[in-house]
Amino acid sequence: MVVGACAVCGCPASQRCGKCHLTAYCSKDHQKQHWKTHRTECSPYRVCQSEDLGRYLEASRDILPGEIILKDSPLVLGPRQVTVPVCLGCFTPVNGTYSCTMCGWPLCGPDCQKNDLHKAECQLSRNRTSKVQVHKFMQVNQMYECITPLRCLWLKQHDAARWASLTQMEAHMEQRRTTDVHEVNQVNVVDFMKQYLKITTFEEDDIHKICGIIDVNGFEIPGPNIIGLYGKGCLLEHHCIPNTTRTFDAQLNLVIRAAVKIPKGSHISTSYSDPMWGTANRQLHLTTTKYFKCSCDRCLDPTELGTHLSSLRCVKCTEGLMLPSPSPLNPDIWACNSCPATVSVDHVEQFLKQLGEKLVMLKENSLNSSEAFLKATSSKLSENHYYRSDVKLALAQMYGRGGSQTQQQQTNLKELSKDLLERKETLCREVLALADLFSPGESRLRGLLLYELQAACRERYRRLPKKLRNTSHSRQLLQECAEWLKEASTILQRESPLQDEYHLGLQAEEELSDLTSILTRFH
Ligand SMILES: C[S@@+](CC[C@H](N)C(=O)[O-])C[C@H]1O[C@@H](n2cnc3c(N)ncnc32)[C@H](O)[C@@H]1O
Repeated sequence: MVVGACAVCGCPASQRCGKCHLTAYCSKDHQKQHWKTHRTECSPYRVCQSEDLGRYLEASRDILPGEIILKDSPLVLGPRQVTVPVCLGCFTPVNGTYSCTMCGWPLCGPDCQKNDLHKAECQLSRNRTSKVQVHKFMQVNQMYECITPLRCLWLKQHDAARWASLTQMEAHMEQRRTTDVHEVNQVNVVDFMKQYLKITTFEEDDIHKICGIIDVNGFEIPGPNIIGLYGKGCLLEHHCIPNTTRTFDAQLNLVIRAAVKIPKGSHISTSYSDPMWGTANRQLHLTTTKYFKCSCDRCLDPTELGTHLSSLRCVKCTEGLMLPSPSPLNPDIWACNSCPATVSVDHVEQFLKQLGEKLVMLKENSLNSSEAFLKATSSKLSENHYYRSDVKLALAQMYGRGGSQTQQQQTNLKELSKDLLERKETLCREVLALADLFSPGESRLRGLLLYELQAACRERYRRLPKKLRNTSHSRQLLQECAEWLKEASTILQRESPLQDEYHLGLQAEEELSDLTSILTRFH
């Protein structure tokens, strides 16, 4: 059985390093020869297997916070299934002004036509008598659902080692066969390949399996419309409080760092859903796209570790909170923790659905309607409810960011009233406390919030009367800002340059050097 490419000669390999179970070799000789190099890089984890989880990663030694656990280059990169037409070389949205001269798929220019990423669908789309024609731009276009599957299927004939890694991934074929997603794939991927692209080389079952592999294992790369498949990264199991952070570098390599200390023998996890969502939403996402129910401590606790991220205010008494009962994983009813009041699960779902629609309708960048949402929900949802936390995060980022002048309060930080400056700081601190609990370590969310928090505190410092600026208390405040700015700059610059966060990280670095010179003057 081929398990990958030999680390020494690149030939298809059938053996792996017995320690990390990852690096592959074609022979014992090559493994011996490689040990001198491999010894230093042999990973801090091993691949294990269990009935419940399938393959998973376990720490083979204590791993320290911030340590890089793995760096993995993509096996396949492609556009997300649901996407507007994007350039198949660089993934930026296209409008049809340039198309590949060989196959007809829209691209942004001749340079992207030469990009190897585009090779698979380019060659596979040439069975048609005429070139591919895309008409609908600037809206979701189903034609693109076949691209990433085609890039995977291409490996079958062109890269045995990568195909072997890919086809070992979990596809959950049995569970998917009876779902809507299977029907949609039949029409938009299988039939489209056969009827429109005239591709007949692949078995229907292979195509469906690849669609399953993409859904279950693909990492959505934040920012651009890209989905990536990673041979080692796909082995990370899910946890609703992951012990690692996940970023993608400039080459779109997946970088997994320890978020906290991970003792030897512990499982290494990432989050397949958004750690800031409530339990019901996380479960829905995991059961419908990854085909398992999570039963971590957070999911089993109706209070979500005391945060009440999903709790509602009691419909009868003033102080109680309503929680799913008997268990958040299978509730029969929602019950107040302070009086005998109960409401049905249907009622809660309907109520949250309606409120969710209102949340979606909140005008982007609208401070007033976001504050109005918080006010209106304060008697209905717990203080930390995930809907409210979502709006608080948006507000924390909006206050003082300038931009649209249609909103009266949408001013620069320097023009923000004292009350609103305080409000920004409070919102940052509230959401940061939740982010640190559910997404521990140097998460992107922490980076973003630290940047906003230090901005508010530095402005507070700037407004101090001159004589108060040089007290030890204010110097301490500024010192704290410098530490937050440094951390934000480090965290955000770990993101790919395709993302806005990376550029905010660069800005943070510049601001830090200004702040450092102010602090030096103090000394
Ligand atoms: C990305 S794959 C992880 C690797 C996979 N275990 C394998 O053997 O290839 C995701 C699948 O792993 C399993 N899995 C991951 N985390 C899990 C968890 N916390 N509880 C149960 N199953 C989990 C589920 O079957 C899920 O669909």
